[in-house]
Amino acid sequence: MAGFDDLASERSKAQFDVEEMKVIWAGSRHTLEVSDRISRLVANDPVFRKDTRTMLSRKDLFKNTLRKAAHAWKRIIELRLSEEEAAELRFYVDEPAFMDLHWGMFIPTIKGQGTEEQQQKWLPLAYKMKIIGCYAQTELGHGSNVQGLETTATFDPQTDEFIIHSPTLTSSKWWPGGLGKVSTHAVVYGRLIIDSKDYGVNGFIVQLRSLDDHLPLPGITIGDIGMKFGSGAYNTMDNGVLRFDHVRIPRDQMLMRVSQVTREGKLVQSNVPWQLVYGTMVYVRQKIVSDASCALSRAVCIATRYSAVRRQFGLQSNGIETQVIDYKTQQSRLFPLLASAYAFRFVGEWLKWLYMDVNQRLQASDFSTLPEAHACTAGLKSLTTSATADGIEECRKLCGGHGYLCSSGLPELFAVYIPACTYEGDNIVLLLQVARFLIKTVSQLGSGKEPVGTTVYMGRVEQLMQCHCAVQKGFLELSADLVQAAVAHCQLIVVSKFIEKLQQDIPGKGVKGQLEALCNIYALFILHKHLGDFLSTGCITPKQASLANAQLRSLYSQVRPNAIALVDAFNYTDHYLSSVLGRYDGNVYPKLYEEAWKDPLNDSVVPDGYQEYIQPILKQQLRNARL
Ligand SMILES: CCCCCCCC/C=C\CCCC(=O)SCCNC(=O)CCNC(=O)[C@H](O)C(C)(C)COP(=O)(O)OP(=O)(O)OC[C@H]1O[C@@H](n2cnc3c(N)ncnc32)[C@H](O)[C@@H]1OP(=O)(O)O
Ligand SMILES: Cc1cc2nc3c(=O)[nH]c(=O)nc-3n(C[C@H](O)[C@H](O)[C@H](O)COP(=O)(O)OP(=O)(O)OC[C@H]3O[C@@H](n4cnc5c(N)ncnc54)[C@H](O)[C@@H]3O)c2cc1C
Repeated sequence: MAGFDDLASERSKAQFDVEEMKVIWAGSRHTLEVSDRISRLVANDPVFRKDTRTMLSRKDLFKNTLRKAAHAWKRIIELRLSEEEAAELRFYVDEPAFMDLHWGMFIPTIKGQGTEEQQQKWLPLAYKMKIIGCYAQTELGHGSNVQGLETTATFDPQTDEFIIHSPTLTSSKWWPGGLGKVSTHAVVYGRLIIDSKDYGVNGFIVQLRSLDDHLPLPGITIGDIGMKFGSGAYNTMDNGVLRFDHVRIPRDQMLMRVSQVTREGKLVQSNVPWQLVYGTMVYVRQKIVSDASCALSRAVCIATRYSAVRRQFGLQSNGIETQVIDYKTQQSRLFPLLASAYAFRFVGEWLKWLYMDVNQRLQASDFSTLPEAHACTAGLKSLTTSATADGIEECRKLCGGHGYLCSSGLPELFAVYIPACTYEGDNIVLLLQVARFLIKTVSQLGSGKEPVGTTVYMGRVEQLMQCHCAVQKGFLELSADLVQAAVAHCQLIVVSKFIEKLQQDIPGKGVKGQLEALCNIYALFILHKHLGDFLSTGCITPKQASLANAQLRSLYSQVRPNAIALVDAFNYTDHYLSSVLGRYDGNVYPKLYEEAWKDPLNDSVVPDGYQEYIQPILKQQLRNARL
């Protein structure tokens, strides 16, 4: 059978130790063991099947998601899973759901923006899921511009309460995941008003639904915002709309780590920077970078395996056609994506470290690295999600016609992934934040303040001072170019972190060599993509450009025999991939054929509607009627 033989033969060609590469990909032997065990647990549990997801109506789809979430929680309790194992389980269930926001945003917000007392009160409830929370920041009228939010939280000194209110239609909360149908509580961002004075945006814990019958509490209007892009995909999530009509909450439900409101209605600022109100976004952006490597590697795994199974043209001496993976054009589209998946993995690892480091410093009242952490998380979130969204679509094209079938797994992966370019900060808006940070750093050159961390290279580039003068003309006017500069800065981070990874001790036969090849592919591919910029700025000569391209071609040949093993190292189960084209055993054609017959349209041989709409045409009744 073609697919079986092809992938088995590919695996036998690998020139490195795949098991050791799995450890590198996972981050540690321990993480590999956990993710391997939990992914198999999910794959073997029939409740977590996802093969009919794209065919269900929204209501059935959503109910099925609730069933899976409840089952996941039951298994977590029964098996006494650790926090790490539980997170892995939710990841491998692979279905966007209210749980993501509860664990990923509601709890981290209370941890990051609540006082010790508030954490003690709310976290045990949230950890035991006695309450379910979401993150209600975005409104109908404002998402990117957080300072433009209109929801008000007015302090009432008479009752020691805040009155949460939606004064306009555009102040309706709009988008929060988990809000529409499930959450009992939300962290709501609104304008803090004391004695008619506006103190800007802050977070408030607000109960939305009764814990007895799940009905909205008085003064609260709540619902789902409707179908989103694609079938299945992100429609498992109840993104919601929420309006408040003078809803009262106790004063101690304002998250008070950054600033406190006293019983007398006095605002007291802590010593922490006010930007900590934005802290959850930094945390989630960091997570999104690691997730980008998962989504991209998944698409690349499907496209690589299928490219080794698929044969078109080029009859060889043995009478069989050429595997499409052997075409240089296929390699030049696929291998940079394979390299990007590894690059994003390692930059994600580094970003996790940076985030932990900034957090430790914050505990010790050292706020010096916060601006850099914000710029890095914002910029890398933007770069990696844009590249991943484009990369998934490229993988679909790399799989030809079959890539367009839902059973390839790629359409749903694309549909579910693309909002990552928008949520947690629109990618352009985030790059503008990076640009601001870069301009600020440049403006300080020569003042005796040496650039540090990811901007250390700036101290070595003389022309940057002139750049700063040019930008004085107007940030907005030059913003399209500044966004390009921000992307270049982030690309530099990705490449440097890949190189730093290679400087670590990397055990396993041939593993380091493969990673070096991938790192070089990533760097040279970026150079190739932006050749015009490199040449026009005199950073490289035309001769160097052509050498770089030749080197890239030679690296593709080096990676070719290892391609299948490099995607096997992601250690994905067939359940997680949910792709007929990406099956581990390569048994593509019989399974594609089998899948087609499962479509509900094939339940009957003659389709519903035949008598009303097809038969009259064939019997020429319609034509006769017109004549
Ligand atoms: C298991 C965990 C994973 C779970 C993941 C689940 C995934 C679920 C899927 C989807 C969830 C999606 C959830 C959401 O989308 S929530 C909503 C997200 N919203 C946004 O991201 C809004 C984007 N907008 C902003 O962040 C801001 O409005 C802004 C664009 C940064 C502008 O801010 P502002 O109006 O205050 O203006 P400035 O630009 O002048 O900034 C002032 C100074 O603050 C600094 N800054 C800005 N942001 C931050 C930050 N986050 N941290 C630290 N510092 C920050 C900025 O640099 C300025 O500093 P300066 O020194 O120059 O004054
Ligand atoms: C699937 C999904 C899930 C979400 N989940 C949540 C959630 O759980 N909680 C929550 O609070 N929110 C959530 N959101 C909302 C999300 O965070 C916002 O949609 C996002 O931050 C973008 O904001 P916006 O919609 O206002 O875009 P806009 O800012 O209106 O963007 C529209 C266009 O304007 C451009 N633009 C905007 N400002 C500027 C500028 N200053 N300069 C140049 N160009 C600009 C953008 O680049 C974009 O092209 C979710 C969104 C989605 C799609």
